[in-house]
Amino acid sequence: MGTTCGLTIDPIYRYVRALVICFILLPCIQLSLGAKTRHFKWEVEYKYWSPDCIENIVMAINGQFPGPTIRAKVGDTINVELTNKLSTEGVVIHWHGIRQMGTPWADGTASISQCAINPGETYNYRFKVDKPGTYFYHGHLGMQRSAGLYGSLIVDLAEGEKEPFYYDGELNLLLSDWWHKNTHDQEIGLFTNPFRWVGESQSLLINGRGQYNCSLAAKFSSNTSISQCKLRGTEQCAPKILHVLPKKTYRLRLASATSLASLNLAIGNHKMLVVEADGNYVQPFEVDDLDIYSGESYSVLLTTNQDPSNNYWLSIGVRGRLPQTPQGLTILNYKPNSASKLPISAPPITPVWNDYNHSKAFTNKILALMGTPKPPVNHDRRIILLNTQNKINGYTKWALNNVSLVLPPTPYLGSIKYGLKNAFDQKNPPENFDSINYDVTKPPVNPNSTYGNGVYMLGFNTTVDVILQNANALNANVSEIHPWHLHGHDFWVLGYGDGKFSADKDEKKLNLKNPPLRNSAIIFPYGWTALRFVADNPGVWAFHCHIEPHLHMGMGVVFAEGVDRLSTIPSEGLTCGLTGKMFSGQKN
Ligand SMILES: O=C1O[C@H]([C@@H](O)CO)C(O)=C1O
Repeated sequence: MGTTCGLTIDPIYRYVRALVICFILLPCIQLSLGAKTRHFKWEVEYKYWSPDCIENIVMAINGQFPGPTIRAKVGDTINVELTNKLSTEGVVIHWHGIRQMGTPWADGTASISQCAINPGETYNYRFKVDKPGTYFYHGHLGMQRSAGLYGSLIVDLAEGEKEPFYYDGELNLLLSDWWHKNTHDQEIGLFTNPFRWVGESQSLLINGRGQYNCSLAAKFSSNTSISQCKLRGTEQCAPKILHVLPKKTYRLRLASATSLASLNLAIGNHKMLVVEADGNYVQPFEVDDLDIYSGESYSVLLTTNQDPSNNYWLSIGVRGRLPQTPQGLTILNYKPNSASKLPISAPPITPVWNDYNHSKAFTNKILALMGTPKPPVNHDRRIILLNTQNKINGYTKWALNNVSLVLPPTPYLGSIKYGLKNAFDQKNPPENFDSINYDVTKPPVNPNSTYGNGVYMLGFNTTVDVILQNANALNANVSEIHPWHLHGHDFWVLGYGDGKFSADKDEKKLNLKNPPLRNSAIIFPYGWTALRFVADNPGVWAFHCHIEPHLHMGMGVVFAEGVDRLSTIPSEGLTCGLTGKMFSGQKN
């Protein structure tokens, strides 16, 4: 480094370079591509709200529940200045489905990509949206998604680009589940011995709206104890009516932010054409109803080709768990009919909760649209993750290969970058389980497992296979659906199967021809799911069950790749734990 007049050249040069990049080059590049930076100032706070006609508290953004919808174009930069207005807890927001290429510190995962934002503090999420599609955002700390911290994020094609399908209009549905018990109470129950499970939700919400003490469809029900809702339409719990014109095609954007529920969505008398899954185009296929698991998103095309003198139901109902929650409902209003005109028959019946053949038939229809990138033919590494429900010192947990994840106080992104070896377990977590002796059809013989926070260090640009292996839970004859979500990447879903995965017999069944690219995939009860991805995005990435209480109980792992390639990580997100000490000059 040289000096001029006693000043080092390097800082001056860097300062000038930064000015040139920020104020001249970046705006020029953005202008030439028509891309924009979209600025948002958000404040997160608790607010009284009646999502299902019963007053409760929700996590609101700028006073809204659900949070504001972000709409951007491919190539745009999103800049959310998030201020934590909660009095006593931290907060983060994860941009679900956005891969954060080059900005892993904006992924919004507490303890992984950043420190939780303290009360009163502001964090700048700045990232590019590089792929069109239907996404959403949500809290990623404790049970803040269950508390209502979520909203939609929609990325349109860049100017001049065309979708591979046509539609006249668009409707956006963000689905969620809602409990009357507050999330602090839920959370403490999960960490109590004896265990107190959160139970099934009281309501299902469509765009943050449901009806608990009445039903829009009571008059069609044989249950006389439930009354017909009398809503003016201005209530927080009044359904968001879907206004359409006859003989048109609409794109319904669906995303599930549920904390627990797997849902089935149907529209009375209408078929739907599935065209997008998790921000990737799929080979279009027609369905009467669609399963959507927590963390998934879809676009379906709906043609309003039914009797225009009627309105129709849109319903969501619980799948995969014995439902104790009434269907969520709203109305597809064929204009110019009045929106308050009820459909002439009962809402669609949700398929029986444990009809897994129905779910599998739907899931197996999801294949990549031609032109979607294909997976590498071979993998460099295969990690097999056995999903089990366990006990640790009497506490009920979930574990992967017998390790139940407890996140460390220092975000991995910082501790890996700066080589802070005391920040987390340096041992590689187990790559496999004893697949010869473990009977996935029975409760674990030895249910005890251990806490851990080790990281799967992935070779940069290597091809990684993950086989998710489901098993029996602690109680006999119980195996649950788990929807798994990967941060920082899309993966190819190579296949699903029943029983224990066997490389000999199942390998040849994997689909390398047109597997869908997604960021979420489920494991069916007693089954396995095979995924493949390329570890090409420098950062530290969570991979976990998207059922929020399950993640909180340890059902996740952490992947890291290419962290050494990141030249700088903004210190703004690393002011806690050992990185916090490091930045304040203390010894760790
Ligand atoms: O994690 C869970 O715990 C309960 C049950 O297994 C024990 O109460 C349940 O249904 C889960 O999904």
